[in-house]
Amino acid sequence: MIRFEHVTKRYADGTTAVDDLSFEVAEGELVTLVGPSGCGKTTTMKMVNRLIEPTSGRILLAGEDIADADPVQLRRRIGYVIQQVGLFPHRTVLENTATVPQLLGTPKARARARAAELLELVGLDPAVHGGRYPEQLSGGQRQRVGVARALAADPPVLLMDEPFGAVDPVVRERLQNEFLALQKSVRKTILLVTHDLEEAIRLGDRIAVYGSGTIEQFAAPAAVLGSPATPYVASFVGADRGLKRLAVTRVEAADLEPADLEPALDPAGPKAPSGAAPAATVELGASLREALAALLQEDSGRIGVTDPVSGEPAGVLTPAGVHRALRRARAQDA
Ligand SMILES: Nc1ncnc2c1ncn2[C@@H]1O[C@H](COP(=O)(O)OP(=O)(O)OP(=O)(O)O)[C@@H](O)[C@H]1O
Repeated sequence: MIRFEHVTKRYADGTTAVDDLSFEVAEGELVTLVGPSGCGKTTTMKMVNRLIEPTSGRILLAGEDIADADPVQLRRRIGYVIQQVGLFPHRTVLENTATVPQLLGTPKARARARAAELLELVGLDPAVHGGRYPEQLSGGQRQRVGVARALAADPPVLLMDEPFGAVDPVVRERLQNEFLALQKSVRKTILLVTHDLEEAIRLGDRIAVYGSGTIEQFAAPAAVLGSPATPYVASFVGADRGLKRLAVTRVEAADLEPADLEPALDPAGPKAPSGAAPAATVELGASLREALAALLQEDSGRIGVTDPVSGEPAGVLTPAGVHRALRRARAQDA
């Protein structure tokens, strides 16, 4: 969907911000660009909507060289979310969200109805927040409006530059989770810039780890953590990558013990107050981090795992199961 072919950007003062970059983002894929300040992430992103023109190389969007596209037409196909959301201060939240579709000719009533739907989708109540002005919102709420506004024109591609940067870590994690759930339903092709490795890991289908103007590794989060391609990537992901790995490894059925083993041994049956059936549960597919957090709260050393589709118990997870999952993840990376 987005393809970089040997793209270089040299600024007028001679700074090479991006050096011979080639990579591809598939349709519906979310790729995070992560790396230290000044490594060329924002330059990469702004070349996609032609806020910055490459010095050499080319960028294709859905197979078309964007150099041949009219920049205004191009930007209509590409939503853009930035950290300092850039809402119009004298327009209400609803008006802000409906602005782009209205500019594109959608009748006012329809644009507003759609804006209200989108506000709801990003977790804001249009009846409560729609009539407010940006200054009457918290930082996290403003960022949600920024995401809703970018989605309003229904562009196939979204560029997001530190979209959750301006909020505290707790709100940030909530926004990230909501955004992931949203992405599952809207399936946009997304390039997201962050300097925060945890964010890159949590959100990215794949991560591009930047060195200085070049990509040192372009791979799924588990592969970046499990098999760093270069010493630079290894030091960037850090010594605690074992812990970070928990966030990207999922609980699978093969990691579980049968759910009915212990209750069957318990003469009082599964409903006995003996605590045989674990109180805490997670769903199959939950991250190991979530599972481990639940496990640490359980004196019994086991938690229940349910099937998210049927809601039925799928089995029981113990510390041995966590080890099994980690071994499996390591084997898959090898
Ligand atoms: N207009 C410009 N003229 C000259 N150099 C620039 C210009 N814009 C950016 N640079 C330089 O290009 C390099 C890459 O900048 P870029 O903004 O792409 O980095 P970044 O990875 O997004 O950084 P940050 O995380 O701090 O936003 C930096 O060395 C920066 O100083």
